[in-house]
Amino acid sequence: MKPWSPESWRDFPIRQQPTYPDSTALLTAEAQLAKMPPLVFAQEARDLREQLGRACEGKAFLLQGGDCAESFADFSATSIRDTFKVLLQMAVVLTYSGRKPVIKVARMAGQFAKPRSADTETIDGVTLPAYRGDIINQLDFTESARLPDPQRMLQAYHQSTATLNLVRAFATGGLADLHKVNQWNLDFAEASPLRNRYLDIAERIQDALAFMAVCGVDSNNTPPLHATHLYTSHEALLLNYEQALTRKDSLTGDWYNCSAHMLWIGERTRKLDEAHIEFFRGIHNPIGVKVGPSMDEDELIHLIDALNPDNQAGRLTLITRMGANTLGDKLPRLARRVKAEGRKVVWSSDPMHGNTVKASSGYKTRSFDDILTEINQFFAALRAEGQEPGGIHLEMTGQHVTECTGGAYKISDDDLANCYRTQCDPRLNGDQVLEMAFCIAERLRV
Ligand SMILES: O=C[C@H](O)[C@H](O)COP(=O)(O)O
Ligand SMILES: C=C(OP(=O)(O)O)C(=O)O
Ligand SMILES: [Mn+2]
Repeated sequence: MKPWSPESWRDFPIRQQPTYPDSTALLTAEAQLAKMPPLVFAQEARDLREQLGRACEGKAFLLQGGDCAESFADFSATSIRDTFKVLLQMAVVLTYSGRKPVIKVARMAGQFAKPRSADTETIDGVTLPAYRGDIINQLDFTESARLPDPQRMLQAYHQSTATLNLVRAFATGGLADLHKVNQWNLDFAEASPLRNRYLDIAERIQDALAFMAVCGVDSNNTPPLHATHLYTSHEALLLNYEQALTRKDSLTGDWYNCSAHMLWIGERTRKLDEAHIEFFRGIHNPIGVKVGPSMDEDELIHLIDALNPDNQAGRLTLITRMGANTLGDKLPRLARRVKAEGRKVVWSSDPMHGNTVKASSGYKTRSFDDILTEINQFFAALRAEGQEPGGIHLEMTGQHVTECTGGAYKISDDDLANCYRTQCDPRLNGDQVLEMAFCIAERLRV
């Protein structure tokens, strides 16, 4: 095997990349990015890896979520705040019910590049290149909008720095105070059509906080009650961008991709001996890889060997995304083999990408029930195989969009047009995703 370097991926076949029309403009953008400060510090990535190591052993639980695709047009403090708030609300419910720390990782501050099922899109007889995320081209259906522009990598970088700056301020500046977060949960439960089902947990958390306060443990003297950590993550698809932000850590001499704390490889780009595996093997961040229904046991073990040869706990998260009808058949065999070979992984469930359907109204959607069914099967399959269900990975937003059907508010196919805002895949909205957290909480309480 040839030595690794941040650019060694360029010698391998690669999928799902744009063809930039102007190679000089691409080189200029890459050079500009390479001079920019890192977004995260390597020690933060090591801390996350350590926490994920605990999730491997069932002593912590990973909550990862955010937009399918972040957007330049929808960039606002309000949308960042709403997603941040709902992630925290979910984490409180899951922590209380699971009796273990919840590691919060946002799909945020870099989740811009999209792999697509087809390279082109045809509307009314006109065929144009597919939209590949705001870091690459624009969603508008015109020839010039769909042309890849390398300067968009710089815009994505600057939006990511501003996003991360606000997230860090929210995390430590008082917005994450546990008393406040649970008050939001009480408000949510009070208003929900399924009030009785959710109020119970929220009230019990309130009681626990009140009891701790009487014992002298409160936000003023207990930092973990007042502040939190929210890590960032995205699919490291566009390797020109990822390479430019990959830096050597001055403390350890190891390479880290400093565009986010955690990065993952998508289902469409995880082939052994291809560019994404080459790039990922050399970075020391905690990483994930999507595991779809076509994965077999041997391929999975080879993938683990390539990505985590030292079998380090917390380095590798396997994110299953198989579909509610398929996971029950496929996951048990994979889990059995991973266990038999003694591989340390975090098993996390992405119940979104295997459950995408086209609604009668034409919108891409997913049903709340299918999503929940896949999560339930994930827990059942892993527990039956003596493996830990270590986390969940959701496409979600704190805003009141209508992109997924179902949930307590019974969003129907006909409702989707009311507020369908996603740039790519349908997200659970603030109410649906919190409801999902209460349902998972019931599952965590074994
Ligand atoms: O987010 C995941 C993929 O990019 C997305 O599901 C692809 O969507 P498509 O099938 O519409 O290309
Ligand atoms: C592209 C994604 O998923 P997958 O690679 O599993 O299709 C995603 O998480 O947005
Ligand atoms: Mn998606």
